[in-house]
Amino acid sequence: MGSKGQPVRVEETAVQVAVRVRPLLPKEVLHGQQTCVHIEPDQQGLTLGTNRHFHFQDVLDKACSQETVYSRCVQPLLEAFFQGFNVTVVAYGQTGSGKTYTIGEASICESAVFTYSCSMSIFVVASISEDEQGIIPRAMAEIFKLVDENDLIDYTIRVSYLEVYKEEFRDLLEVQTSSKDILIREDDKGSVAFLFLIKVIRVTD
Ligand SMILES: Nc1ncnc2c1ncn2[C@@H]1O[C@H](COP(=O)(O)OP(=O)(O)OP(=O)(O)O)[C@@H](O)[C@H]1O
Repeated sequence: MGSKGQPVRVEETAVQVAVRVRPLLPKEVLHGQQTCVHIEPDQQGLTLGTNRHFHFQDVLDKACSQETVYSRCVQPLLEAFFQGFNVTVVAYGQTGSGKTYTIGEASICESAVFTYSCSMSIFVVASISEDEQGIIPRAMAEIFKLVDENDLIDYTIRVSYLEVYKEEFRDLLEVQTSSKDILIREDDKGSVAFLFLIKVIRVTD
């Protein structure tokens, strides 16, 4: 609520929170577990149990596809991103709640696995079906598409992919890098910088 008790309009808030409710997993159904959240018809309210009500900018139910999550929660941010604003998407939740599924990949789709043979070697490249792709592959594809469509501006794209797990770092673009070789420093502007984190750079011409 605003300072005078007025509701704050979504576009006025710097931080927006959306909740995604995942479906029960087969093993949960097998164990007779049941959904304990109820989503209000306006898709902004959620009731936990019978009497604990919460309000968010968006609530996505178990039937929402990866595409819907992306188009409702992330795609609108790309416009601001291309205007030079910083944009951050954070997935937060208890273990098994669906962060990895939502933000990154989803299950590996066997029909999308293909093989490429070259001389004596066979490389197997596993991919995920487009429908199942999470936020990162969708956002990356759209960013590169928008860059390609704009001939008037030169863009430089830098990408780093860092996992922090139990206080250990892993550079997911260069997994051989030891955790102790990845250093966190604060630069002279007060920004956090990771040293020795691989960046893939693409400059358009
Ligand atoms: N929306 C969804 N639809 C179908 N399955 C889902 C959905 N969200 C998550 N799952 C499944 O639920 C399981 C747990 O999800 P996931 O691994 O993404 O959780 P997590 O929050 O990343 O957990 P952790 O913090 O332990 O890494 C996985 O089997 C995943 O495929």
